[in-house]
Amino acid sequence: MSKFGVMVMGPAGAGKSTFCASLITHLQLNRRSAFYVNLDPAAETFEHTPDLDIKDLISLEDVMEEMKLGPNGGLIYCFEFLMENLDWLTEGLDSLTEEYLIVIDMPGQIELYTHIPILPKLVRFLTQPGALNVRLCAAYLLESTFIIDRAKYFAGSLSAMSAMIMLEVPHINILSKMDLVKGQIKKKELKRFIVPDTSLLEDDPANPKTRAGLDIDVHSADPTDKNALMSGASFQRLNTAVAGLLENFSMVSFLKLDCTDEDSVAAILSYIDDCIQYHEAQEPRELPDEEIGMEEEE
Ligand SMILES: Nc1nc2c(ncn2[C@@H]2O[C@H](COP(=O)(O)OP(=O)(O)OP(=O)(O)O)[C@@H](O)[C@H]2O)c(=O)[nH]1
Ligand SMILES: [Mg+2]
Repeated sequence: MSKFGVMVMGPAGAGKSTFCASLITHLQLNRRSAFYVNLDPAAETFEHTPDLDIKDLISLEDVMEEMKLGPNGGLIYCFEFLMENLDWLTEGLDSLTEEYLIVIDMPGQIELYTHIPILPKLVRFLTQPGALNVRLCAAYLLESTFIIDRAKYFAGSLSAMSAMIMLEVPHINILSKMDLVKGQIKKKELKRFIVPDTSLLEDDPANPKTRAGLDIDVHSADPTDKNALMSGASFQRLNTAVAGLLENFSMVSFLKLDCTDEDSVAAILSYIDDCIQYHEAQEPRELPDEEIGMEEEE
């Protein structure tokens, strides 16, 4: 028997926990079972109480105090500890039936997704057939306000692609907080961000070349002047290379999410369901008597 889950990832403040909360509320309103797993040892407040919370296994505060680590080092320590105590996850998830959607809320430290091999190991453990056997979808959130700064948007898209390649599970990318850019960008323009369009850099208002017809020569710039280097041709070339990389792989495209709109949350859920083939695995459910009564009355 399979279990079903979604791992919600992305940089700090991208809206992961808010999305988890909206998703769980939506599942509950639609009489579906959700199981909320918090794997962020720094998370303090929750809209829905987690059914399984890494803080019950290890506390980031204790780790930082006892190991004399900062918040990022502390987080990595917590994840290494989790990997040594995977029984905790097995015990917490083992009894879940295939009706449940396991919603896993991840921390926002970007190094977790790009630098260290802990996450692929964790995903392999969760999905391993014959063990927990979770059919898992990764949902990578990027804040839609990033599209205002195109270099930031391409860097964010690259981190999404890096997570996709690293995790080897069905993956959806999401532009979150769409309500914040509503009315600020035309539909046609927005389309260019839904599937990253390299030409966005050519007509970027922040590009010094398009802005003032400048062509800063990086070699003649003062090497001690970081700003001159970063705003110059080298930064532009770096962004073009990143955009080219995204184009060559053609893996990244985004779904739009506005957590304040239930239809938007519903649309994302249907993508997740499709990715993990949730509905195909469900037994036909018998309706409770009171619901049959209601249907007959209608
Ligand atoms: N306007 C708007 N704000 C949102 C939305 N989703 C999240 N936010 C806000 O963005 C901020 C960060 O949201 P969180 O859900 O805590 O983000 P996170 O990715 O879990 O953050 P970390 O766990 O710290 O990495 C909060 O102030 C949220 O209220 C949204 O759809 N629209
Ligand atoms: Mg969070």
